[in-house]
Amino acid sequence: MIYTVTFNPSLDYIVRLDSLKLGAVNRVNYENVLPGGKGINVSIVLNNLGHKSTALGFVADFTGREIVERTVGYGVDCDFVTVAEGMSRINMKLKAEDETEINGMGPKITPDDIDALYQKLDKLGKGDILVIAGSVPSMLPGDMYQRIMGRLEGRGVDIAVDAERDLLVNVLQYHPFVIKPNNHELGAIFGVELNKREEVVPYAKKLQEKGARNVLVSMAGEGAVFVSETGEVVMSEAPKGTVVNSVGAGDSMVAGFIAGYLESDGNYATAFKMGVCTGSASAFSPDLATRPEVENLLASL
Ligand SMILES: Nc1ncnc2c1ncn2[C@@H]1O[C@H](COP(=O)(O)OP(=O)(O)OP(=O)(O)O)[C@@H](O)[C@H]1O
Ligand SMILES: O=P(O)(O)OC[C@@]1(O)O[C@H](CO)[C@@H](O)[C@@H]1O
Repeated sequence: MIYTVTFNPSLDYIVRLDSLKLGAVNRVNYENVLPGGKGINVSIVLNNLGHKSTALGFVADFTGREIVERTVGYGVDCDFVTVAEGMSRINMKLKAEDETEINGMGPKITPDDIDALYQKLDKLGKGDILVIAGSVPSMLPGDMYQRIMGRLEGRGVDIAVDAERDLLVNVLQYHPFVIKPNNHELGAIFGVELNKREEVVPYAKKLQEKGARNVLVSMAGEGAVFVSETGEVVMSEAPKGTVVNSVGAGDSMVAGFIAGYLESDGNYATAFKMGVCTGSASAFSPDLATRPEVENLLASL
């Protein structure tokens, strides 16, 4: 069974404006509301690709109820912990001359809420895949992901992690099955700027030396790089197309990688290609990627 954890789910309010002016009233010419948060996006895309998963994490208040209702509407099983204080966040995605994101704070998560999540995770075992993705609310300890992985250590759960900086670096000692930083996040860990696929390879390998099994580095329109636990280095340019909404492209790539891995009986090259095409299919669509959209790109790459 596949599980995803989103500590801080969101309603993504996606708007388009001809031009964004600070300090003025701005009016939008397009708007859309999608359930969001990285783990939820992974669950939705997995479902679109034909793989069931259960979405876990924390929700609160009316926005939390709406997130769950919309996520269930995409066919995903939800088993969130409902927390008492605060509300699930609304994340603004403003598309004007540039793309600007304003991500909210999220509700208060107490130690009892964390215990409730642990009880759900304690049921996982050999053969299960767990995706832990996104930020954790600032009032929580910065080692949350590390604590989860420490708790699951030795149980045979394959864990995928998509997070930034310390949240990511601190879990490497637990040998995550796959991690997916983007090139900017990877560069930030080592204090360098990485713009070309070839430049990424040595730094991806450094994360392997620190413990990661497989490292998938997404590079938006530049494609992606993959370094496998069996020593393969694979690079791909991004499929060609018109970008409509790149929010969730990275999460889609994680979902595509897992789907490709399961469907090919563990062939990493296939998993990587499926990851790249699923990321791009989401970027080329107003919503997240569907199976036919991914298959179209697979045929073209
Ligand atoms: N402009 C683009 N053109 C083609 N493919 C794209 C584009 N942007 C993203 N993709 C595809 O999606 C993958 C993931 O994108 P990206 O590197 O932007 O992830 P990310 O930074 O984690 O994004 P997010 O946090 O919004 O989910 C890329 O490797 C590529 O395959
Ligand atoms: O604030 P975080 O948790 O880092 O990112 C949250 C978020 O930007 O990530 C998803 C896209 O990857 C969106 O659905 C969501 O709004």
